[in-house]
Amino acid sequence: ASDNRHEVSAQDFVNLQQGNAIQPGFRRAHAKGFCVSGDFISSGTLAEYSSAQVFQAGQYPFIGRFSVAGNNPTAPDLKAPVRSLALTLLPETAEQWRTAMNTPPVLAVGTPEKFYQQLLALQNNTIAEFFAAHPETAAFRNWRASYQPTLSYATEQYHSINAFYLINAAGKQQAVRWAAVPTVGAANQLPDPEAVDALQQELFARLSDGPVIFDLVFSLATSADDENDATIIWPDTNPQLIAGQLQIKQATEQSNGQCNAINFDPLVLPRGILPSADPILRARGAAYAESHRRRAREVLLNTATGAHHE
Ligand code: HEM
Repeated sequence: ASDNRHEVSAQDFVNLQQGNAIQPGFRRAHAKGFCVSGDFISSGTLAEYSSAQVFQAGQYPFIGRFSVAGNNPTAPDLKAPVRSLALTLLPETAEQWRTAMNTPPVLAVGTPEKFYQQLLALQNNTIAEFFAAHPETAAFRNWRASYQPTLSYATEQYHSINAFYLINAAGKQQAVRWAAVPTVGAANQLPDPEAVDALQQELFARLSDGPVIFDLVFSLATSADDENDATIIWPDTNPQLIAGQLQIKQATEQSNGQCNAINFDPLVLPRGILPSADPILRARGAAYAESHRRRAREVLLNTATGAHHE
């Protein structure tokens, strides 16, 4: 299943992502990270678009995780091309909402088969040829050319990339994407720029001075946008609504943090939010489950080296 003519399975993805040096007990992607928690202060602005409890004005707890892309749980924070923020809002309820967001606002390609080919090209050092052969990668390449990584997790933007629908009480649907947008300017300095955990140290130090705050900003699709194609950036002129503020208050090493056992499956959605038909989103649901199944099993069998689940 490693070419464009066949469907790529979740097992194919996770086999490729984990590579040959399996890290028992760890995520097969975004292995390096740590847990955070805090409260989402919902403004109520999205209540007319969605019946989800999190969009009714109020304060709702979340468990989250900052991470860097890749399968290496000890990778140097500053070397990773992608940084991430995953959240589970209302974790104790049936209304929970999970989202896993990355720094790029778009994907290079729009199907699981091509995404698999892209991962292969990265591993084989043929990514330049891959990009040249796939014109739909243009928006991603433009973003990458202008992106300047900051010195803090607190000063990055994290994007849903894939689109979803908000469903209101009358059953009306609105296609959206969302992003966690920083509320503070570019970071100044790292406690220890040489440290493998440089960004983690910076965030832990920052939290000792008070919460780290992001606006949760929703971009509404217009009839000109295709919600099933994550290779295209939606115009800035689309309506942008601030659903509320994510206030991150605590951080914990992932080995003893609540986030570690969570599968931040982007298809775990409350009433009032539905997935789009973007095929990448479906592939993500399956692959995250497969990775979670493998690491949970390793923990159960006690073959994990560094990760612990309750
Ligand atoms: C077909 C495309 C993709 C595949 C196959 C894939 C695969 C995976 C896998 C296997 C995991 C580990 C799950 C676990 O063990 O808990 C993971 C984690 C993650 N992925 Fe993806 N991914 C894809 C696309 C994306 C996209 C588009 C985004 C961003 C919008 C994203 C963001 C993340 C994040 C943030 C995590 C870490 C979540 C955490 O902290 O636990 N992924 N991905």
